[in-house]
Amino acid sequence: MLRIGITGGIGSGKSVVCRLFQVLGVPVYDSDARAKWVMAHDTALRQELIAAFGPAVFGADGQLDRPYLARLAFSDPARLAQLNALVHPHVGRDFAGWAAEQEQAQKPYILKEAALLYESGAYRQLDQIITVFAPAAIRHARVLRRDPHRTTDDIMSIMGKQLSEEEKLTRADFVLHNDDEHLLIPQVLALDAQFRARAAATE
Ligand SMILES: CC(C)(COP(=O)(O)OP(=O)(O)OC[C@H]1O[C@@H](n2cnc3c(N)ncnc32)[C@H](O)[C@@H]1O)[C@@H](O)C(=O)NCCC(=O)NCCS
Ligand SMILES: Nc1ncnc2c1ncn2[C@@H]1O[C@H](COP(=O)(O)OP(=O)(O)OP(=O)(O)O)[C@@H](O)[C@H]1O
Repeated sequence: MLRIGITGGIGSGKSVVCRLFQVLGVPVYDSDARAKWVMAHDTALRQELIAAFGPAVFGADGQLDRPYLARLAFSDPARLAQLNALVHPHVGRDFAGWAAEQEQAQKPYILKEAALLYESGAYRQLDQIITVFAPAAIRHARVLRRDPHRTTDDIMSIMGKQLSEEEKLTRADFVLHNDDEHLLIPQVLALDAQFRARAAATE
């Protein structure tokens, strides 16, 4: 079973691309969603988050206060590095467990979606990497539409904390262009055929 990573900057369209792969029957691991799940449910990690960011990191309902944590982490590189160092090892282990489950293990290939595949070191667990690419102006406009609570400054600040697009493009094995000019579905179908052929050849 091949392990394929899929990354791209904020608003590039990773989630949209992953939905297309899911339609083709490909299991997708959503790192963002799983990161939030482990932060809410892993008792040791909860304690570490409270020690690092204060009790307000969890609201009165016991749920992670994401706007609070986003304000702290995205405004201070040291705090973001601390958050990443606490959360990413848990996500790495959670992914390894998920990939080993029967349902995934019997498939020709699986996808791991993450905004930070290179930055977190998660690429080391993967055979090949797809980068979803869209110019910054398009990503910015998409995020403003999708997340009305984020300002232009918020989005620019998050972009500045991610690996540059140039670096991601250089390091990627495949690039999916999601820039309002290229059609997405034919690109996804071509990659799917390629991964299935490669998995069949290595069986
Ligand atoms: C800081 C948190 C609470 C903010 O939550 P919020 O709901 O406001 O934003 P959301 O999770 O949708 O993130 C918005 C976008 O910011 C970017 N982003 C998220 N985490 C990070 C990070 N650690 N560094 C840089 N960019 C990030 C992604 O492009 C993401 O899609 C949340 O992003 C988080 O817990 N991040 C740490 C876990 C993590 O690194 N996740 C990303 C990949 S595993
Ligand atoms: N080709 C496209 N045409 C129009 N809208 C698009 C296209 N691709 C993505 N979008 C929209 O842009 C927004 C960002 O896409 P998506 O959520 O898939 O990005 P992402 O890379 O997963 O972002 P993030 O890192 O913030 O999670 C979404 O609202 C999505 O519906």
